[in-house]
Amino acid sequence: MTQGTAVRGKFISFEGIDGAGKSTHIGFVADFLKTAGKSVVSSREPGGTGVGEKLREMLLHEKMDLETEALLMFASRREHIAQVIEPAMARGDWVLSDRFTDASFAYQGGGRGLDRAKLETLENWVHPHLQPDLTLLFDVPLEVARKRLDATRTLDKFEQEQADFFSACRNEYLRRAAQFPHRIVVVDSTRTIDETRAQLTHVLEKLIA
Ligand SMILES: Nc1ncnc2c1ncn2[C@@H]1O[C@H](COP(=O)(O)OP(=O)(O)OP(=O)(O)O)[C@@H](O)[C@H]1O
Ligand SMILES: Cc1cn([C@H]2C[C@H](O)[C@@H](COP(=O)(O)O)O2)c(=O)[nH]c1=O
Repeated sequence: MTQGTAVRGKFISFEGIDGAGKSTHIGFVADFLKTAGKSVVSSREPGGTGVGEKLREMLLHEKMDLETEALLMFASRREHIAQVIEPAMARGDWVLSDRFTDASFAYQGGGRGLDRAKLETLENWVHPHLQPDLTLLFDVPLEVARKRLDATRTLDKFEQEQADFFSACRNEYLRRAAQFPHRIVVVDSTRTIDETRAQLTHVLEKLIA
């Protein structure tokens, strides 16, 4: 098929509180889709572009006003959509993004308390017509996520937040999953990695069918 007539690719986002296990499974999903004959682009937010990665560095390490934080998340997202997501989907590639707009609702909205209407305004400005075809929400209780995080890394600005912050993020993720059940699939990420892969395989088989 020529470039101009390629069937549009699909867009999958990966979400969950820090330490839920989502990044662990992106490679598995990419391999599954490649085996099914799809061309795959893996990326992340904030980040995914030159400008986005510079914004990520600031966002993950510098304290800033809450509205500045939300605006920079969406600035990174706009660049990501323009430079990576839209061109890839137009080529027929499948895009896997480690986080997208649900994270802004969960973290800046749920966690930090930014008015949801402001986030909706930004969403309507930055991507009025684009939504993931599928969002995999890796869900775990806070204590499980915290143990996984503590075992692995130096914590960034968000990861240093307290339990009530993550509880509010998780609640907002679950609220959105209930609001958009056609798009958001809740994955029980308390299970072993192999059991979690089995859940993913079930969802992906339906998506590629
Ligand atoms: N189902 C699982 N069972 C046990 N450990 C897991 C499971 N899934 C992931 N882990 C481990 O938990 C740690 C955190 O996983 P991962 O980096 O995928 O989390 P994350 O949700 O992407 O976190 P962040 O958003 O902070 O990057 C890793 O050491 C990973 O190996
Ligand atoms: C897209 C997005 C991300 N965040 C937060 C969530 C995480 O704590 C970090 C990204 O780190 P990860 O290890 O790559 O998951 O950024 C946010 O607060 N708002 C957003 O829109």
